[in-house]
Amino acid sequence: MAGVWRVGITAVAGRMGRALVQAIVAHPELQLVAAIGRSGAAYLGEDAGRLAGVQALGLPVTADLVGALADLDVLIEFGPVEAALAHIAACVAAAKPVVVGTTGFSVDQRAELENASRHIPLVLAPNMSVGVNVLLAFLPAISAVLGEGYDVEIVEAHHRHKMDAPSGTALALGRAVATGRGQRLDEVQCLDRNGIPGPRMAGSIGFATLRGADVVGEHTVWMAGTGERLELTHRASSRLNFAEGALRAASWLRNRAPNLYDMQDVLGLKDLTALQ
Ligand SMILES: NC(=O)C1=CN([C@@H]2O[C@H](COP(=O)(O)OP(=O)(O)OC[C@H]3O[C@@H](n4cnc5c(N)ncnc54)[C@H](OP(=O)(O)O)[C@@H]3O)[C@@H](O)[C@H]2O)C=CC1
Ligand SMILES: O=C(O)C1=N[C@H](C(=O)O)C[C@H](O)C1
Repeated sequence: MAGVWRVGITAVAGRMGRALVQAIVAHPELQLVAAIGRSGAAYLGEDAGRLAGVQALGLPVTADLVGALADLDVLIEFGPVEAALAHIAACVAAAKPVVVGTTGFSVDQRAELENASRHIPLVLAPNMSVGVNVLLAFLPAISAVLGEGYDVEIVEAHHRHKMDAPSGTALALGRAVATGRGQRLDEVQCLDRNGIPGPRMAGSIGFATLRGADVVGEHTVWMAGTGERLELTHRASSRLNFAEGALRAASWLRNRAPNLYDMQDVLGLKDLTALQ
């Protein structure tokens, strides 16, 4: 059995950062060795466990990512886009693997991540839950069978603080539908309906965004055919399922070669989809 795998968490005071600290204390094979917060934040120096609402861990929150990287095996990143890109560049410089859960990257920023993954193993997934990834695995096959005659709309709901829209998961679901139909999402997506948009464009994939209060994250793929409608819904009721997925990805990265991986790789779902 390999030894303990030393993990660092950035954006540790955030909703996901705190969920990750809560989750990691229950994993004997993972050890939290670095809790990294925003430079200048009032909570720097506080105990990472106490900040997350669990037992004291004797680990003060630091802003020194470069110093922390020297002493860890894998970094978990759920910071805002610009901060995440800087943190990933630091991982490349330190030759450390990284799990990235941040959403909202532009096409160019995604290319930066692809470039980073030529140097380090990198798991990138807009949603770390098992349920969403099972849906992503089967959606291309379902969409291929239904075909473009079924109108697809993707509805997502999140808490009022969420920065990006549509969610990274909604876009990934849209991409899975487009893949199954032999389309490119950027050519068929409808992100906005306003004024008099006219009849629905055949074969398009629509997105609708809801924001409110403390909703953790809900996604429905709504597939309307003549005389019937299929709705595939995932509801997250706690961030701990995302945190558990990120920890699973962090463990899975042990001894991997540099590459861009996703949760389908981590969960072995690519083998499963090959059987379809
Ligand atoms: N892949 C997945 O499964 C999931 C992905 N996400 C994604 O994770 C990301 C974070 O979500 P969430 O935790 O809700 O966000 P929060 O807003 O709760 O947390 C963001 C954290 O980033 C910190 N931060 C802000 N600016 C900087 C900076 N310049 N440098 C370093 N740290 C900074 C903030 O620090 P401070 O507290 O000091 O302001 C805060 O702690 C989003 O992109 C979200 O979409 C979320 C859930 C699941
Ligand atoms: O910001 C969030 O909270 C979430 N973001 C992810 C996304 O954009 O898809 C995943 C999850 O739904 C929660």
